[in-house]
Amino acid sequence: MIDEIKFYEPQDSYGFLSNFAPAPITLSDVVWPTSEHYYHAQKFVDPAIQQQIFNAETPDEAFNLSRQYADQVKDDWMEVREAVMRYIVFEKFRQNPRLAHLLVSTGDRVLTEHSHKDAFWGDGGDGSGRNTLGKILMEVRNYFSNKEPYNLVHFVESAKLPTQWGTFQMYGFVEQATGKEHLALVYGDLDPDTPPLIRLHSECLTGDALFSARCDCGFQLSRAMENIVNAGSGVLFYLRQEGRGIGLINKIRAYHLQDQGADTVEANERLGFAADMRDYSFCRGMLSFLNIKSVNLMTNNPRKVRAIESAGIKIEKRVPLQEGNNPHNENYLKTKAAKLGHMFDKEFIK
Ligand SMILES: Nc1nc(O)c(N)c(N[C@@H]2O[C@H](COP(=O)(O)O)[C@@H](O)[C@H]2O)n1
Ligand SMILES: [Zn+2]
Repeated sequence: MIDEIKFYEPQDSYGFLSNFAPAPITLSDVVWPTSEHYYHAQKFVDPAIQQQIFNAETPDEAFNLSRQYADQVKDDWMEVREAVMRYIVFEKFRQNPRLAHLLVSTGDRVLTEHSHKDAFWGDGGDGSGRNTLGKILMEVRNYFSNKEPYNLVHFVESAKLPTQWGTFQMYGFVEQATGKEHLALVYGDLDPDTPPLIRLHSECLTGDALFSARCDCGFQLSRAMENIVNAGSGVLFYLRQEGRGIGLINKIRAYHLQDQGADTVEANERLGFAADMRDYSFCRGMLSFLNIKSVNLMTNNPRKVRAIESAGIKIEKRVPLQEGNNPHNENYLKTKAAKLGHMFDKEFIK
């Protein structure tokens, strides 16, 4: 049996594939509300008809107008219509990164416009149609599937996450290169033109879930979530990079060496690892999915600042996150400052 996605109504599942789905597309400083509006306007030479279709309140109205003026459709329309459709469908996804990510997330499933009204663009309702729109969508998917940032992570699903601070929307991603599962916890509405308050939080099972006082992770996690809720919106990225990228069991080995006197950097190195093995490049995929172009970044870690900048994201402001200093992590925090360049105030690590 073929693995197929059938789409039709924009409000149904996979409705984003439909040309009737809202997806602003800017061409020559003009914003078309849907690919359907653009497609129908191109049938005509008369600028007044084009303008009327552009102004249509809904894609259905744009469609009906094109039928109303059927006798004025340009002579070569049947020869060029497929190229016009290919162009506007490509632009729809290029200009709406979230939609491009969702398209890539359909994997290699067959995409079929299940339309009983149309046997050229759709499947004709009984599967006998040409499904030309589905084929174009699969060509466009093929293009984005091989292109960064769309090939860095694969979005799977989202759900509510109520917490003691407020209810976040939790987005689940799979990192393509490693298969690791990462989260973005989004609070409030993100405005693409306003930098959100964000944190890239690397997994620390012992600190985040087991209340360890050996490090500052759990304390930073709570404060970051609280700060995001107080700011009204923002994102906590929960990255599955346990133990600065060496994994939980190796982190326990490193802790064992630290119990015998090594500092956090020496312990990693004695185990044959670099001081910090984390690679943040996949974060660009999650940031692009959320349409984030600039941020206020909660961190003390200069490597995270560089990681965000090298993802092409502007850091409007770095927000220090100095939390949880205690007798058990005094040396750890001092080593982070001295050897890993963490930016702490003097009073925080005295
Ligand atoms: N390898 C290793 N050795 C230690 O001594 C540690 N405390 C950790 N902790 C891990 O570091 C990450 C958090 O560091 P940042 O605050 O983001 O710089 C997190 O993955 C912890 O599990 N690792
Ligand atoms: Zn920790």
